[in-house]
Formats: sequence, structure tokens, C-alpha cells
Amino acid sequence: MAKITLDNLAHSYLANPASEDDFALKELNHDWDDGAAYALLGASGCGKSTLLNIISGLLRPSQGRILFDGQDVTDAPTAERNIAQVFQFPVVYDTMTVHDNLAFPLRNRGRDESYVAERVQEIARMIGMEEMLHKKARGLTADAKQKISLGRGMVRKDVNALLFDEPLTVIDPHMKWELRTQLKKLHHDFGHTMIYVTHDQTEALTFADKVVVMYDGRVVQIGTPEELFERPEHTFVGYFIGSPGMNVIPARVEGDRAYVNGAQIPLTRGYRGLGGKVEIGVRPEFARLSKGEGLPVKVLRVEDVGRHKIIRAEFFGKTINIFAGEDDAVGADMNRVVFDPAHVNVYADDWRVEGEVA
Ligand SMILES: Nc1ncnc2c1ncn2[C@@H]1O[C@H](COP(=O)(O)OP(=O)(O)OP(=O)(O)O)[C@@H](O)[C@H]1O
Repeated sequence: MAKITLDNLAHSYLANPASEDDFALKELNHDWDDGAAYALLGASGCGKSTLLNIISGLLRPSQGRILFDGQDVTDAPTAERNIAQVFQFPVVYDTMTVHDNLAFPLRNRGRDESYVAERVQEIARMIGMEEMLHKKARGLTADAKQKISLGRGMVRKDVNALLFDEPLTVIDPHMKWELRTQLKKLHHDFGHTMIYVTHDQTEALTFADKVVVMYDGRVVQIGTPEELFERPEHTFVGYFIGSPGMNVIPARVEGDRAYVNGAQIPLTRGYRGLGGKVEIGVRPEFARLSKGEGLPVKVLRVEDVGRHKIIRAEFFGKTINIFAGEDDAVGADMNRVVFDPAHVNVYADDWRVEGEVA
């Protein structure tokens, strides 16, 4: 396993990039801890595959270096990086049995047959394919083949890192949860450095210790699921993560007050001299409907999603979402909203401003 260092890394697909906009991956400096599970999360086209391909060696970055445990591998081909990869679609040898497919990476490295047999059994148990080991891969479902790909990716213990590129795309929805749970268990048991690319927040948040959120070629936040929820560093993180995402409302902020159309919203921190586009961000979980307190709001729709209700409401010309408990009545007199001051984040030009303790 290895620590992965991204040193001054950036990539443009153009021969002569003229500005930052020409970079599919904007400059990035970071150490990814040895043995941690990371998810690369972001919308289509934000640069996830570009970054993953640089780590795996399929792509040479146009700027900067990549190091595994301090050793520069920027120019090392994929084969020399000692990594395992699992792609979106299964890569299996159809004419081989499930057993031989799983054994392949170990035999390739000259491991002795008793070790191979033991390890294949262990992996087969984890992916739930013990009963199928003698079967040829040909004729198996896409699901089963992808499980073999996952198993083959994980069979070697001595890899520097395990890279997954949207590996559950072809898996049946009911199997996804199970496989994700197994991957997490494998990570826990073996401590591989894992990087998992996905555009699905549930996959990212349930799999990873740390989620790397990308937006428009930039890493906008690296954090635990709790950090991304509590303190989104960029408005994109706020509305991309969450269901529904954070309410982002244009505001004026002075001292420990935010003002929306002249109406006051109390804050727990003080802010001075904010410039550019100023907004406040409040997750629906930290907003509540009220009869008497708070600011005026007009309920547009109430959606019952089982454990709670999501209320769509108009707030000074903008639509916001508010959570309510499953048993909370939403009467016609509930025409005000209260935001929990401790959970109102302040943003200037999309980036969170920390503020001073009041
Ligand atoms: N080979 C290439 N040549 C030129 N531009 C490319 C190439 N590959 C990707 N791009 C561009 O670089 C940007 C980042 O693409 P990338 O594939 O890394 O994003 P992604 O987040 O992985 O998206 P997806 O989830 O759709 O795979 C996009 O604007 C894309 O059009």
C-alpha cells in the first residue's frame, strides 16, 4: 500500500493551454493517506477520469508530478505502478473458470498454488461466488462477471492502490448495496489504499473515509461525509450532496446578521468586509416551518418521503426546501421559516467564509 502524492498536478488536453479554462484538471496539491478509502465524486465531465487515469498511468499529466510513497512515478507505465483496477464494465477471460479468473493475478506473479487456492477461496466467499468457482465465465450474467472483476482486483494484497472507475454501473440495484458493503469490509480487513470514482453521492458517502468532490476540473473539498454535510466549503458541495441539497440564497451579510430583502437572519459568527457574490447556505434539515417566528414563506408543495416530509416553499422569490417530521402537521397558518443560526453557512463567490466567533 502506498501514500499517493499529487504535487502541483494539472492537466490540459490542449497542446498549448492559454488559460485556466483550458485545463480539464486544475492545479492540485495533496497527499492521499496510505490505506485510506477515497471516493472521487462529481458530475459528468468534471475531471474524475482524468485524475484517475493520471494516477493509474494511462495519462501523463501536462504539469506536476505523482508520487507513490515519495517515489516519482510520473513517467512510469501502468504495469510498473503495481496497482489493481476495476472498470465500469467487466474484464474477464470468458474461456477460463471463475476460479482461474480470480487466480490469474496471483499466478501471473508466480505465487505458489497452495497460497492461490487459499486466497481464491477467501475472495470467492466475499463476493458470494464459492458455488460457481468451477464454472466457465462465459454465459454468466453481467452482474456475476463484474463481481469476478471486483474479486480479481482485490485478490492481491501487495498492490500500491486499488482503483475503481464506477464499478457498480452494471450491477443490479439490489446487489449494489451488498457489494458496496463488502468493499468497505475488504478495505477494513486489508487496509488497501482505495480510490473509487463515482457520480453517485450515496455510493461515495457509504464507501469512503474521505470524499474528494470535484467541480469543473477542480477539487473543491476533501472531507469526511460529516464535514461535507456540516460545512460544505463550496456551494457546489452544498447542493450536490444532500437530498435535496443545501438552499443557497443571495444575501447581504454584516457582522452577525444576514439580510435577505431587508429581513434579518441571525448568525453565530461575525463577518466583515465580504466582497463579490455573497450568499448564505442552509440545509433543509436545519430549516423549520413555524407559525409565529422567523421570516415569511409560502408553502408550494409538501412531499412525504417516509421518514420525513420535504416542503417546497417560496422565500423572497426563491424556491427553498424545508424538512419537517413525519408527524408534523403543515397547516395553512405555517407561513414562516426559521433557520438554525449554528447551521447557516456564509459564502463569498461560492467559497465558504469561516467568520469570527461572536
Ligand atoms: N481525450 C480527451 N481529449 C480532449 N478532452 C477530453 C479528453 N478526455 C476528457 N476530456 C475533457 O476533459 C474534461 C474532463 O473529462 P473527464 O472524463 O475527466 O470527466 P469525468 O468527471 O470523468 O466525466 P464522466 O463521469 O462523464 O466520465 C471534459 O470536459 C472532457 O470533455
